[in-house]
Amino acid sequence: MASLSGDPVLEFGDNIEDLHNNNIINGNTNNNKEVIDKASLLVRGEENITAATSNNNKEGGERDMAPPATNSIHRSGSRPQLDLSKAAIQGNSEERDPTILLPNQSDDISHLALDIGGSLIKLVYFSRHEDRSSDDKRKKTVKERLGISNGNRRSYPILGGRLHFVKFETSKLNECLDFISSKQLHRGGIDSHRWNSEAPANENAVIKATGGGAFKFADIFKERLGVSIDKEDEMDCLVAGANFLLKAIRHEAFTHMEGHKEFVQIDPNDLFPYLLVNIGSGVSMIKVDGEGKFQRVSGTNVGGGTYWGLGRLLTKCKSFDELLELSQRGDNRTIDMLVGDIYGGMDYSKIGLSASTIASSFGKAISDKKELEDYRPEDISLSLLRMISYNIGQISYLNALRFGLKRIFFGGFFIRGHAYTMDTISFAVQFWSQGEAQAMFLRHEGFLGALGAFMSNEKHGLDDLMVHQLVERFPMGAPYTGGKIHGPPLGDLNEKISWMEKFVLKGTEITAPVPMAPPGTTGLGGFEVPSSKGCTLRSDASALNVGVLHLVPTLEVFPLLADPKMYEPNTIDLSDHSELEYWFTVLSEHLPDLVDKAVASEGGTDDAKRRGDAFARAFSAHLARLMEEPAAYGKLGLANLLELREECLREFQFHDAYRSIKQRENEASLAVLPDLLMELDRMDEEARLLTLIEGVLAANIFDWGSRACVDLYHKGTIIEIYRMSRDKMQRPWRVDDFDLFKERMSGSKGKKPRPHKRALLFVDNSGADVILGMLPLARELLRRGTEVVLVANSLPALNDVTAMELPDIVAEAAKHCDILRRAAEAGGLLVDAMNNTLDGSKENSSSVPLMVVENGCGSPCIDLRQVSSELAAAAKDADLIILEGMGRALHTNFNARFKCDALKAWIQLHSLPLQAQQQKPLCPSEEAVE
Ligand SMILES: CC(C)(COP(=O)(O)O)[C@@H](O)C(=O)NCCC(=O)O
Ligand SMILES: [Mn+2]
Repeated sequence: MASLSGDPVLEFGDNIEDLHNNNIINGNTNNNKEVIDKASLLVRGEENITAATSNNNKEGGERDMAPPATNSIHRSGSRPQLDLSKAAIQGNSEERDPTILLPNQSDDISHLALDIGGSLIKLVYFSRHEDRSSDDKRKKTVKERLGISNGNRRSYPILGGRLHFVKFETSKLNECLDFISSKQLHRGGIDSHRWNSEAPANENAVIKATGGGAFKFADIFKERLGVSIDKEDEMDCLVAGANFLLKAIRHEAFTHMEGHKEFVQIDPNDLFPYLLVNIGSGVSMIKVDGEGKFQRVSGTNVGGGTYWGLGRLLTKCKSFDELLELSQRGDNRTIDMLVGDIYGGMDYSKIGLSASTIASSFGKAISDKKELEDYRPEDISLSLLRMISYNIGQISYLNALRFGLKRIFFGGFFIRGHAYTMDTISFAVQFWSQGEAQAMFLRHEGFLGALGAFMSNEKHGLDDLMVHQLVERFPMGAPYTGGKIHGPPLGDLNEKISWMEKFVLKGTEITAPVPMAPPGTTGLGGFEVPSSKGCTLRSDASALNVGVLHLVPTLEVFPLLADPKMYEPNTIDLSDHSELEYWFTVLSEHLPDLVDKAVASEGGTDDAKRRGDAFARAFSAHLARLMEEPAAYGKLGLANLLELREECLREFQFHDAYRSIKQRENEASLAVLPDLLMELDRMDEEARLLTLIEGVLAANIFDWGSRACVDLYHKGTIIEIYRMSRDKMQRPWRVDDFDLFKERMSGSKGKKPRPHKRALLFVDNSGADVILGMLPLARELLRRGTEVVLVANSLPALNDVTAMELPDIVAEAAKHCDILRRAAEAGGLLVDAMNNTLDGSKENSSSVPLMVVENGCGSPCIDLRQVSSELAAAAKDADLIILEGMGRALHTNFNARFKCDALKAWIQLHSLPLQAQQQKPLCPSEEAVE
């Protein structure tokens, strides 16, 4: 349970330090504290910089607005190069995913490419998005109002899609062929679109492929699938794949030192030159100078094949992975001759060699009177792994030095996300370069060739994709996705659930969709002192850490970010283990209630219960996986974690778990809106502005994602809680920039009010939050001649209101308010939503418009690097941004700087410990605990 009390702060500027000290941000520290509500209002604007910095701003001038971003955030008109001429919708065009006939599209559009290596077949394939936008009237209106043309945006649903990464053991070629065949990938795919699926097999169909197997197995592909293999040069493919990944995926590269993984953001405009080291059976070192510009400058025959070949002979291991697995329990000091062995346990410090440095790999074997059987296979494996990894690291560095290259990227399936291998290579590069050069690894390390082969098809359509148009997701259970193969491909959700249930029946833990990349390193002894010992390293071939890449051509960088390159959407650092633990607990504790809501939202049927179960299992597996290895899915932020939960719900077809709750709260709030508007209208301007902001803060309390808020729901009706909350909102708030806001809005001595031209209101929750908090504020802005754009989620997330739902809500509200009605009409919101207006008057073109746009996401948070094109278009003329709620204003964007005025408002409640709750029952009239 939580109580309500204002904890006011009036501050204009950078208060992050202060907030941390007061435990607003670090939720983990105040779990057992007294209940404190945190209402915060933060204003930033161009004119307010001085005032802001003169307060307690540690970073001083840092708050100065950066100049408008001039870097090349542009979009290209060339999406997947489909031949759309004479395209026609087949059947009913109002249908959700109408079949589109592309009569002039040749069949060889790239859907699939392969890299068939000696031990693994890597497969990259493309499937299309479903587009559900055609039945959304709001979208059409908004496009007209904001002048968004279809010119360079997608006009056919097939232009978005997903890129999948799958691998098979080459020895199981048949499984791979079955997979391709079952998904019809060789014919254009049947997964998520119907175009072309009925077409007869094309005699001339070709698949792009690289790797030796492209030659070796060409006949089998022709025989089994009726397709020809178009062979692509391996080096070309590797380079094209690496260039694509490094340019298009935000945190593709990472360093790995002493068990610690750190993602590196590469500036796509400053990528070249670099050294690409591909470690397959042998090793190639390629100097890359640009797109298609590269030279193989060196290589070594001591590579993955050497490790596996020698390892097999020496240990009798049956597979590469088994050999790697062994190494983690090894101690190479039993075999390797260390400097200390030669110098009587001493360092050879004169030349900088410590006693633990390997002087000679396998060197001890010469002096020992031991036979092979006398050595532990574990030790042999580790010694071999170190020998080869150091050697590769050293030769790579020498080549980098030769050509003056600072960056070295390592790829190829030898690495396999294996922590120890990466650490060893990193160490060698660090050691020999004396810290001048840095080894980096790639998350899609094994797929460079396959991706390159995919891109070798003229019609791949990936050329101009930019970082902000790609979203990586991690669906559960696709046993082929990104990793280890567990069985036949899953046809549908039902099969996926059964697959998951089987794991439970067997008592096997589901290890999440993307297999393990171990956190620590392992092994004893070493070139230098080992960084950690014998932990439970999983070194199976599945340590790939890749999800499904969603290509969303309509996503754009929010144009009002002051400095998009410096923008970091995460306020909280989840690499701090205690933070991660806190959030893990919050999300785990919330899970049963969420499942109940989700199942109820689907009618509580047996099917819904089964899906609810599967969702809980899946999400728990994700959480467990991330607790074990926070970087398993790439750089982890709180926004990702909260979105993962929503995506996981959608994966199990829970499209709106809070549907009925939202509806109930909307109705209750709409019922009291007229009274509230009358109350506001009776006030003078100053009192009204304050009451409006208090109302925004108070109404933001209705947050089903927070336990403290949910506890509150037992304490009264929505309206009672809202009123109680507002009554407790006396200033100053925890962060309180109200005066600055008021000055801008209403002017002050000698200063005239300067109404904004257009305000973007990022709304949060349904019910009181949007209806009693944000709508009245919107109305006030409209009254002052400011255009208002309500920015809402594209997809549901908790009880957040969506852009689809807003027009009806606005229409209902407009029945009681002329200002809203006229503005909504002017904004095209009331197309056919309302008939019973107050005076029945028709469109008043002189009114400033009220519009609704979707934000492009389905999460309680928002990453402003990837927003909808609607929002980007609406932002062009905006000079005020209002971000509301913890998800958008605190967890993300607390530190965001904008080119225009910005106001951030949220309220945060904290739970009382259970005991205190029982001792201090609170009813709305009671005093706050504070
Ligand atoms: C999920 C949320 C970010 C949603 O908050 P909102 O954006 O609606 O204000 C928030 O409810 C949250 O941070 N919840 C977990 C912590 C808690 O229980 O307070
Ligand atoms: Mn919310």
